[in-house]
Amino acid sequence: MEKGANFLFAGVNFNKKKFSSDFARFQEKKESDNSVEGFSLFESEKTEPEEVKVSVNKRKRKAIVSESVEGFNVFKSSKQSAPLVNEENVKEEDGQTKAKKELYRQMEWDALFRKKYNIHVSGANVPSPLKTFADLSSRYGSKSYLLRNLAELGYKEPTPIQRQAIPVLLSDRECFACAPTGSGKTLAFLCPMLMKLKQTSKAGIRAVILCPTRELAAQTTRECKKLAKGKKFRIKLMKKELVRRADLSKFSCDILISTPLRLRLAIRKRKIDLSRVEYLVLDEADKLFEVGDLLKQIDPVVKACSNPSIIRSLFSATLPDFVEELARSIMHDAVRVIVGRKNTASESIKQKLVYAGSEEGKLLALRQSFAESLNPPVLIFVQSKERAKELYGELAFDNIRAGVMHSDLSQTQRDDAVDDFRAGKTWVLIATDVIARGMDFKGVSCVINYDFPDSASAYIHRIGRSGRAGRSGEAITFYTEDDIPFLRNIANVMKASGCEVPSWIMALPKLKGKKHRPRRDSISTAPKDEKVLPKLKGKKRRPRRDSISTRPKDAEE
Ligand SMILES: Nc1ncnc2c1ncn2[C@@H]1O[C@H](COP(=O)(O)OP(=O)(O)OP(=O)(O)O)[C@@H](O)[C@H]1O
Repeated sequence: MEKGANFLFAGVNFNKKKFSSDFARFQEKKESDNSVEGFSLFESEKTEPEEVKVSVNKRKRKAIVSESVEGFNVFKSSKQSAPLVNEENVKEEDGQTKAKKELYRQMEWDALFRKKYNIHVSGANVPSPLKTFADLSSRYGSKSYLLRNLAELGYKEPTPIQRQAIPVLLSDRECFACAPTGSGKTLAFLCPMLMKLKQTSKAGIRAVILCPTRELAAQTTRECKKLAKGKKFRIKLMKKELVRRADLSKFSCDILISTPLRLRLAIRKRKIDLSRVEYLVLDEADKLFEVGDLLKQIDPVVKACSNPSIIRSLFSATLPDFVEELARSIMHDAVRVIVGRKNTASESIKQKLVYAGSEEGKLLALRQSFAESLNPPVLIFVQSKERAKELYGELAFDNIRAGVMHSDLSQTQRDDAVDDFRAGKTWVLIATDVIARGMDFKGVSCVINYDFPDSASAYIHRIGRSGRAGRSGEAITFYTEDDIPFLRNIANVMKASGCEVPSWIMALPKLKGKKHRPRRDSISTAPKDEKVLPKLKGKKRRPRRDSISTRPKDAEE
């Protein structure tokens, strides 16, 4: 499909010569949109006349047109175009008006459809959302293998992010997408990538997907292979062994999935050639753009992908403003797609805050909740690998089938921990934030933030390991006296997704931009002065404990 103004009229028999004045109006609009160094795209939510191809049931259309869509941003730009559909002009200019009317109806139809699915778009000429997966073949000529694989995977209809991001990418537009955790973003970038690559080729490395962790890169590779089943695409995960190869300058594959660190090493030491990459996806983009190691690692990768016609896309469930700014500096004519409200948690997760007072209180609260209602699989997040080891050691006393996952483990141990949890061999997985993003453990019924998350976005991603693909989930967050000043950030997220939050928390002073990683006492129920643990045989351990209360001592309602 063509880009720019031509794309606007794809699928419509529109005489550009005859209606040159109208055509010019659309062109002028588009040029002025792009004139402010690419920034205007994102400043206000705008939608321009869009692709017209779908024939909508007339009666339905009438109903739709007469329905008022209050506050829906698309109509702001519809107002700007109002002279085009002025009733009197419509009567006078018949042929010309027909095409305009069709265009306008399509815009309204798209707007209502987006409203229904809570999709918000910005950018010029945003393509119509997908109604069904069948649109992939009727509108974009997808091969039958893809529809077959989607059906085999049990995907009956596209999720909201898939409805909008797939047509954007299939129209050769760069894309900037934010949708809740577990809402199918992976398919939203894999599907158009496979369709665009069409078939395998030895023309270098054709597409790159960057993920912040090895586990996520491996999971994305598996998903990609499932979706490509029946086609001979060469889909490669950048493993350690591959990076060790002496010379990668001649290495080629259709899709390469990697962490930024491994790909940077391959560029620097093994001369891997990314100059022919046609598609670059930055998954969990805000994590990749986080100032620090990852940002340093993606910079040389983005630069090495020097193909001028490259299509880049950014996906995440959280999109802080600084990431939008950074993205604007690298993307051209991008479309921004937001599903729901930016930076909110999935609404299918029941969220709860539990006051545990002290570190010791947390262990008690955890044991109590396990005793009362352990509904595996449960994922427990802690602040550091040291604490993951400590908590794992504690739960070993409790006859609970637990596993542990942190960055001190070997790759095989990390893989085993994830596989055992997925297979139900372990019921509880204690982990650091290394698996907080992107990991798709389908059945996780509950996430416990044993240690308070260091930011609102960390919270959103952690709890997003439950409640995926429309399932319900539960998230419990323990907090101690030390965490109280940071409660409000999390409470805001909870409130935005419809959970109840005590008013005293909402009245706490606002804290901005600070990461919360306090020094915490070690996780142990052993008395503090006990240096060497005596060997105990058959003795029950019942230490004196502070009482468990769900409210801080000085909290006011
Ligand atoms: N159209 C669909 N219909 C039903 N299930 C789907 C569909 N698309 C994806 N899924 C399933 O939804 C789950 C979540 O998808 P995915 O991992 O892509 O979410 P995500 O939005 O990337 O989440 P996160 O932000 O946590 O990375 C997966 O198990 C996937 O198989």
